[in-house]
Amino acid sequence: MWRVAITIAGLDSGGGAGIHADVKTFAAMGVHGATALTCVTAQNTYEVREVQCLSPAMVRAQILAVWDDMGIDAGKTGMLGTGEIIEEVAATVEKLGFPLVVDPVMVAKSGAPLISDDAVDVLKKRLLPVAKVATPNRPEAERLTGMSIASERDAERAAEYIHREYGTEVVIVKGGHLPGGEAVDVVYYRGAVHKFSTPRLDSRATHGTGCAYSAAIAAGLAKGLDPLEAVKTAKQFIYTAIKYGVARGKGHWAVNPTAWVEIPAERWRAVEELEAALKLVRRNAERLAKAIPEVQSNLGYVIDPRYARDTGDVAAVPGRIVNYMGEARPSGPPTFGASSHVARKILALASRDPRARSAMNIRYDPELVERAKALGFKIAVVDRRREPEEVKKREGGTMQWVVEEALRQTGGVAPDLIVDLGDWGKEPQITVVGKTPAEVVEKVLKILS
Ligand SMILES: Nc1ncnc2c1ncn2[C@@H]1O[C@H](COP(=O)(O)OP(=O)(O)O)[C@@H](O)[C@H]1O
Ligand SMILES: Cc1ncc(COP(=O)(O)O)c(N)n1
Repeated sequence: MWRVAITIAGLDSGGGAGIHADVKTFAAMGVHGATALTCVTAQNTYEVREVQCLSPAMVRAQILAVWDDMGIDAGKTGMLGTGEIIEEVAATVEKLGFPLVVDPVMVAKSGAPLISDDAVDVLKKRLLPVAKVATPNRPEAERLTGMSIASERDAERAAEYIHREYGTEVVIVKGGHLPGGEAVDVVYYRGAVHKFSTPRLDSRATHGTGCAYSAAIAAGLAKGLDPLEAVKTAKQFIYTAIKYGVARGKGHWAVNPTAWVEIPAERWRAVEELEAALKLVRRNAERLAKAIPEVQSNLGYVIDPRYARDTGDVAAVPGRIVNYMGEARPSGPPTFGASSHVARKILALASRDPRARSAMNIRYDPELVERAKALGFKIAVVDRRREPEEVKKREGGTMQWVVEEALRQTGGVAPDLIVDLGDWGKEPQITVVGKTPAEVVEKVLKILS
C-alpha cells in the first residue's frame, strides 16, 4: 500500500535543503511525498538572499487539501518562518492527529536565520507538544533548553529535558555538531536513552542533512515503523546521503538522498550489462581466444563515476576470462571487486572521462594495433619504461600513470585503445576502452576480424 508523508517546510532555490531534500528522501524511502510550502528562500550553497513566507491560511489549506483526498500517514516540519505559521501548523496537526516529526530549524548552514526570534517561543509552547518526534541539533537543543551541550551526557540531559518540559514523545539530540570520530545521535524515548551512531565523515556535503534526516524518520513512521526502527534506518540513510553528496557549489554542498536508491540500482545495472557482454564473449569464444594474453583477460565495468570510490565499485570477472582449449571462457559470474589491474585502469579513466566506464585487456600484437588504426580507432601508445621510479613504487600508481599518459596524448578524451608496450617482466598489453562492456567486446571483435 502506498503511504503518504507530508513535509511542511521551506523552499531552497538551490535544491539542497528544505522541501527538495524532503521529497527526494520520501521518494528514496518509498513513500509518496506531499508538501505544504511555508516560505520561499532565494538560496544557494553559501547564502540565503531573500525570504518570503506564505500566509498561515495558505499553509493550512495545503495540508488540508492533501488530507481530505489521500490522508496523511506522517509528516515533518522544517523551516516554518514565523510564529503565526507555527501556530497554524500546530493547530492543524493537533486536529488531524497524524504523527509529526519536528526539525526545529533555526539557522541555515550558511548562517542565515530561518525563523524569527519570537517564533522560537511559539515552537516550544505550541508545536513541540503536538510533535511525536523532535530532532534538534546541538545549537537548537541549547536554545530549547538553555543548557550548554558539550558531551553526549549533556545531550542526554537536554533530550530528557525537552521531553519533560514540552511533552514530545521522542527527542533526538543530533551529534553532527559535537566533536568525536563518531556522529552520535542521542535518543530519549519512554524513559530510556538510546544511541545511534555512524563514523563521522569528513565531508563538505552537509547542507540539508537535518532536513533529509527528519524526512527519513517521517517516512519510517508513515510506513508504520516503531520510532527507534525509523531512526536506525534514517541514520544509515543520512550517512550515505552525506558520503555521496552533490559536489557542486561554492559553499556547503547538498546532501544526496537519492544515493540510497541510485547506488544499489547502479550496481544491479552494471552486473546486468556485464552479463550481457559475457554472453557475447561466449558466443564468440573461439575468435576471442586469440586475444587472451598470458596473464588472461578481464572485462570490467564501473558504476556511475559519481558513486565510484574504489575497485569494490567495479564489476569484473572473478578468475578472469581464460583461454580454455582454444575458447575464451569467463571463469565466474560478474562480481564487484573481482579485478585489481583492469579495475584501477577503469577508475582512473572514468575519473577523467566519465563516459569511459568499461575496459578489457587483450594480447599485444602489432597487427591488432594496425587493424585498429585502419578501423579509425583512437589509439594511445604508452611506454612504461618511461614511468618515473617513484610512481613504480607506489601501490597502484602504475595503472594511474599509464592512463594519464594515454589521456595526455588524446587531449583528455579516453581513447579506444591504450597500447602498453610493457617493461622488464611485464607483458605488453592492449586495453580496449568503451562506454559499456558490450561496446568493449564489440570493439575487440572488430579488431580481431
Ligand atoms: N560529518 C558527519 N558525518 C556523519 N554524520 C553526520 C555528519 N554531520 C552530521 N551527521 C549526521 O547527520 C544528521 C543531521 O545532523 P546535524 O548536522 O547535526 O543536523 P542539522 O543539519 O540540523 O545541523 C545526524 O544524524 C548527524 O549525526
Ligand atoms: C528552506 C530551508 N530549510 C531548511 C534549511 C536548513 O538546512 P541547513 O541547516 O542544512 O542549511 C535551509 N537552509 N533552507
